[in-house]
Amino acid sequence: MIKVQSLTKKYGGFTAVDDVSFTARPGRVTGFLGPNGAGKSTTMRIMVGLTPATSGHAEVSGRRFADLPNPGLEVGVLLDASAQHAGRTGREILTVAAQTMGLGRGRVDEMLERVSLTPSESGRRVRNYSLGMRQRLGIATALLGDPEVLILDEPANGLDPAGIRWMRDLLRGYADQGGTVLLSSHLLHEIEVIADDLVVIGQGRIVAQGTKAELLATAGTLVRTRDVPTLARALVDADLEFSPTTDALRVDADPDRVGQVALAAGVALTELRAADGAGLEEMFLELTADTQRDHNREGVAA
Ligand SMILES: Nc1ncnc2c1ncn2[C@@H]1O[C@H](COP(=O)(O)OP(=O)(O)OP(=O)(O)O)[C@@H](O)[C@H]1O
Repeated sequence: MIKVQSLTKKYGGFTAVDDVSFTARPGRVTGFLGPNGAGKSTTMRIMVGLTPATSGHAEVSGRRFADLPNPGLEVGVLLDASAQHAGRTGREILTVAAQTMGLGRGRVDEMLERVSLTPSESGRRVRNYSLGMRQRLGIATALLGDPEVLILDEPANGLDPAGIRWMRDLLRGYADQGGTVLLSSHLLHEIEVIADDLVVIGQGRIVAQGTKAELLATAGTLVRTRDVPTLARALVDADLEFSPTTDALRVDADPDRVGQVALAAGVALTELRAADGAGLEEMFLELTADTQRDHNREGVAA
């Protein structure tokens, strides 16, 4: 398990990470989601001891990363797939990592196979790797010591659709066997399909966290009818907030409540369901609206 408590990182007068607390639990994939520059990488770098925190702390398996005697056996880390030694072959990189962790060579072959790097690919120098191959090698390095915790920064970067599917299945299987996975992304849909829990960050601050189901539930209800004016009036009378989408209404209430209001108003519905996927995107944009770099309230009002 991973525990982050009141983590703050300041660079001079700029606060990159601001009092961030969350827990990533075993058996779950926790998605760390936020727009560019939100503070995801900085938080992860602090977690694995690469950047000192200004205050607060992070624990992996009950200890600070720096206090883990053989970190590779406890936590697999992939922060920057491009940072691997360009002059070494993939196999060499894995072999050195295995030696450092006190593991046998057999484990290297096992991992190369697990991430589908062929013997010819693993014999090539990393400078000639595509980004997707680097990500696979990075994941192989992270999995090498059979750790209980994985910390992966944008692991899907550079993977093609089949690669993303492969990674998703791999991480799902890993979590299903009791592993703890924390993975970051600025891409909502990538996280949406894989994560069980979400931690959403914007400009260094946590803006939402919970299970994906909880966060989706707060995304409201999607309702369709041929008689929008009557339904809209009934929703206003019931004090329910709603907004029109392209061809439906999204209501800030659960489907049960919306159905009751429609029934009482005698409105026939053609569709009634949790807003789910569509709602999560809206929620992500709403949650991070105040923290989006492109967002400018004055600009919109002017
Ligand atoms: N060494 C540093 N010195 C000064 N500012 C920094 C440093 N490292 C990061 N920052 C700033 O901290 C903020 C958070 O950066 P970080 O890389 O953690 O964001 P991120 O959420 O990982 O973004 P992305 O999705 O773009 O990778 C950014 O504004 C960044 O410019």
